[in-house]
Amino acid sequence: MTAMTTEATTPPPGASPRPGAGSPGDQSVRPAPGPGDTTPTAPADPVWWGWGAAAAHHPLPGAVRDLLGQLGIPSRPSAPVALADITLPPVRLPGEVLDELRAVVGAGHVRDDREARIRHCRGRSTVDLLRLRSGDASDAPDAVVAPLDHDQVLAVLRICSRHRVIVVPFGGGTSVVGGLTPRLPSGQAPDGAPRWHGAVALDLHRLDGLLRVDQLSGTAVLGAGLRGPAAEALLAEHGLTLGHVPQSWEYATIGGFAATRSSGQASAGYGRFDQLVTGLRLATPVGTWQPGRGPASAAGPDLRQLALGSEGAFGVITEVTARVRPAPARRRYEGWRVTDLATGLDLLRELAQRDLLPTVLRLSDELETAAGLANAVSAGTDVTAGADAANAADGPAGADAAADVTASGGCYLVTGYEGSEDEVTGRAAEVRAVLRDAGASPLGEDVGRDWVAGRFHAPYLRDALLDEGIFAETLETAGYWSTIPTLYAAVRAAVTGAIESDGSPAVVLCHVSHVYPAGASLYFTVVCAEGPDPISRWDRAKRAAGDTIMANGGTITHHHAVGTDHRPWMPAEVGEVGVAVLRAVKAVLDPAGILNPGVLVPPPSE
Ligand SMILES: Cc1cc2nc3c(=O)[nH]c(=O)nc-3n(C[C@H](O)[C@H](O)[C@H](O)COP(=O)(O)OP(=O)(O)OC[C@H]3O[C@@H](n4cnc5c(N)ncnc54)[C@H](O)[C@@H]3O)c2cc1C
Repeated sequence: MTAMTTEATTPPPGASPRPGAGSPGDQSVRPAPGPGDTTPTAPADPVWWGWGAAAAHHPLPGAVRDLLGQLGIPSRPSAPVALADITLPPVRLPGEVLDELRAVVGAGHVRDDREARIRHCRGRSTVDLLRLRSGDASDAPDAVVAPLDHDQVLAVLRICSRHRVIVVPFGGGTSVVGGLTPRLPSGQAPDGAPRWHGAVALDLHRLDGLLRVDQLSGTAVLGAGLRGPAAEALLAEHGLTLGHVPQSWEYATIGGFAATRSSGQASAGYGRFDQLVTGLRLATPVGTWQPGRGPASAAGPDLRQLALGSEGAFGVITEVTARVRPAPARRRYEGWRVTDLATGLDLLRELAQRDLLPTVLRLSDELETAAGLANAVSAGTDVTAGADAANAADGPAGADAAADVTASGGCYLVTGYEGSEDEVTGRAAEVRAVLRDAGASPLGEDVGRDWVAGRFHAPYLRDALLDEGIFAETLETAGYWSTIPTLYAAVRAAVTGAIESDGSPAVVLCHVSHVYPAGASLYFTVVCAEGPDPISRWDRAKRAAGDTIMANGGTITHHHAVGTDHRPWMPAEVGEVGVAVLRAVKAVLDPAGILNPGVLVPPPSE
């Protein structure tokens, strides 16, 4: 396996030394290796202003800055403010509530200090980061409460229901849809008392055990607070893997994967996270709820589906029972070139419909490929990797091949195979035959290895771009194969038009990385200059994208979830009856309305 590449340890220009960067424990200089690369190791806590440990940050490569400059996207130094300069609202929680919470979880596990509140303020969308970097922590919780187990979560929910305190379940904090930014209803309750007495972030990191392994059934019960690397490390001790590797894997948690219906880079082989879950345990304000009993059931509607994707609005997931598989003995990843996006989409559809999917399957559109980002942002690598690889001694074949695909046009495709030696060899032979028949040209295993080596780099690159005043964000959808070409063209045009309406150019790239017999997801990366008001500009682009997605048969989200950002489209997504069902479920499970209000479920006024 190729070593992880390109993580320089020098802070970005204009941002050194980082004010308040990282915690004293920051030691990691590289993103964690993926499962199977080596024994997965947990990365250090991320910096409060971005992604990853402080030491893993690097300046924007000059080649990328130059390329963006040529495209009309200029750079300008833009460092985050110092931690001490962040504006925080005063703590609203009454002392008696803090005392009751301390009595349940222990005094050391209720924090209302600046750093704890700032670290639990919002998620990790680019807008979230821009707000924090500019010193705006107006959405910070009043306190951070870290329960040890399910019973403590139940007790915290009882206290918060009684005192009208908002509870925001907090896993890895990697939400990109405003899932950690509840909307607190204003005004007074019918009895004249204030509706809310503040909000707490319920940090679930202490629910971190591998609780049971059933080797015979191929299932494991995992604590909701386990981050991706820790979960894989515990399963590896039993020779097992979940195979769930989203790009946020280093920091996102088991509970977060379930609460958002996450989909990982190897979804073609292992399935989406919701397909892996056989059961859940939730603490709700009205008691314990445990949907999922046995591998399959005809006992009415599948209530697991109400817990999966519930985004902390229906209850707190404390345990997840998930399908696990033997850790693969062999992994192989390859690069291919196809002539154009239409050909690539036909290929993906054929593989999915003939049940010939590899474990990993990703197709970049022409622009993503041509921009030289095919082996970078789109594939979860950063441009640093691509730029460095062009000169590096450890990756010449991959770099040459990537240069080859860029020079000759077309679209870049990654296939990956994981399993036993026989499974990998057999499936690779079947898939290669289909690819060759469709005229795809092989680029070799080095290109695949480069993809693996860089698949967690994109969020580090985003920080480097933000340090240079360059905005980068993603959005995603999914549609049936019959709608994908129109959906793709319409969303690209809508986002580009919305951003460029103020005269500033945008680069909009796309790839497909989750495929099904009936359709596929589309994942767009948008890069533009920050300009004077990047948040309003992105709001405009996001609104245009959402409306266009709904008008062209797409779903408002394939795997990022609803949060507060996508909530305006929920009536169009699930219909008025669907919204009423969601409201009814919330009213039963959370009668006081303390759980993450405004996330997922549109309030009656909308
Ligand atoms: C750089 C980057 C890359 C990403 N790549 C991917 C990707 O490849 N695939 C993908 O699917 N997503 C991706 N995401 C989105 C995000 O990582 C996922 O939604 C992830 O599942 C969130 O997990 P988390 O533990 O960080 O949850 P959080 O962000 O902490 O929470 C997300 C939502 O779930 C709720 N929640 C969290 N834990 C629980 C719990 N135990 N019980 C109840 N509710 C809970 C929260 O209240 C919130 O509403 C990415 C995000 C970033 C920033």
